[in-house]
Amino acid sequence: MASLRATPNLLAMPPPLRSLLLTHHILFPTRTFATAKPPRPPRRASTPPLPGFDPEPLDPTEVYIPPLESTSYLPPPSNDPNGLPFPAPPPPASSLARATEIFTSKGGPKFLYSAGRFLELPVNTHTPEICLIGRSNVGKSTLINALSGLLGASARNSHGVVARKQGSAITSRKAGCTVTLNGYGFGSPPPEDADVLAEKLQENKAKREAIVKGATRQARREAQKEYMQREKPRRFALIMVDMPGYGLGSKKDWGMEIQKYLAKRQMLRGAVVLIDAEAGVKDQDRMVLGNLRDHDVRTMVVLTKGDKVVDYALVEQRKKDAAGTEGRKVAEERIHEVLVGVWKELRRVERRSLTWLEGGEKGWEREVWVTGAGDPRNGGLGVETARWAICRLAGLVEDKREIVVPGLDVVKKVKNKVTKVVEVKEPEIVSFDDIEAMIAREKARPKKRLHPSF
Ligand SMILES: Nc1nc2c(ncn2[C@@H]2O[C@H](COP(=O)(O)OP(=O)(O)OP(=O)(O)O)[C@@H](O)[C@H]2O)c(=O)[nH]1
Ligand SMILES: [Mg+2]
Repeated sequence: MASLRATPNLLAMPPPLRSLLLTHHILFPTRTFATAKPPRPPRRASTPPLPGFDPEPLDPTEVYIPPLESTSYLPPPSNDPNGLPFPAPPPPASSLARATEIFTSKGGPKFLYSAGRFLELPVNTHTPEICLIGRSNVGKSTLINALSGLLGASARNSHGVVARKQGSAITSRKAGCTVTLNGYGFGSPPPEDADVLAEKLQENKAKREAIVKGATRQARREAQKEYMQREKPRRFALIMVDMPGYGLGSKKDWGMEIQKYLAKRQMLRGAVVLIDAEAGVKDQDRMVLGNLRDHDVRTMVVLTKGDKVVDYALVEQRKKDAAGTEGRKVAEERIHEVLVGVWKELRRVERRSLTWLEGGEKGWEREVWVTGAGDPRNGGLGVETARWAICRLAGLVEDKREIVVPGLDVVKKVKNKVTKVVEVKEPEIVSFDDIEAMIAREKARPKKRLHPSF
């Protein structure tokens, strides 16, 4: 049997070695394909599940309770004694749809380039660019994948050549996975004026002809150089640049290249700083905010891994075994804590600048977004609104929301009943004459002694 199966191999061998192979097959018969493989023992989970947390997907028939009150928050108004962040209103459906279209049209993103150094980046003179910046392992590449429509598990487990071919960003559990500046193109550009387009094409044609028609070798070489730097027609609505992470597993050189990028990139419309919702603001985050301030780059903060905070809250809820929104309360409290830390840090960094200001054109945005792009079960917590926020930062959609700052809550006691009312006081208008009279009255009044002994 063994010798029969070895026949094709035998014929392929040089004649002097055939007897050797035959002896080998007779002495050590190989396993045949007919032999069934013994079934593998089931793999053990590498990490035990959280106590009390059931990783099974939620029952779809259950009433859906949103895991958080909102996916974006604004800082508390200065007159709020509790100082709690308040949930921002959701973006309007029409511009949300436009943002989704930009990110998910054309069958997903197009991987454009991978540049180890700033000088290796292709010239971009017309497409708005947004960069993702954050600590290693915070979830930058996962967010890029989720923005382009990949669901949780696929967004976070994107490896190898296939992922690259699909235009997805490569992710890893190990810090320091992305080591170059990687560009991804999204959506179709707005239609260009036909005359302008024709003019540009004509210009490029003339440049190409100059390479052949140049009188001297020097002239031809210069014409070629100019042709290489020509402005190509715009192909995308938006370019997103995934950066190497800073902190664990990062290198000093990357920091230098990122600094150059922030200082010199012509079409950079803003930076999205990713902060781990579980870990909060770290020293490296402070450093990067300082860099963005120094280069006057418009900055928006996105919290990642929000799903982990929600999961933790679910565990707490099950421990208490109480019906209702106990779990959501815990999640909200933790998110609030991180958000307050973010705004505190942004304001501290802002103090050293006269231009990088809260809500300013080249400053930082007050609204902070919460995402759970790599959530293995649900996937996509806050991804839809994050798409919109990025498009807004790039100037591709308008923000027409009316944001009403909640008034000061005043507790009033009426007939032993405590009622909470919101008082919105109209500002009083006082004339200059009244002010002068008030000052005169104040001066004429005899001074009160604070205490008889004074
Ligand atoms: N639960 C959860 N896990 C996430 C989320 N985002 C990322 N992860 C996980 O975090 C790990 C790191 O994700 P990456 O997207 O590779 O992080 P990165 O910031 O690109 O890391 P570097 O390229 O090393 O700088 C992966 O194991 C992801 O599965 C999230 O929103 N929720
Ligand atoms: Mg990465």
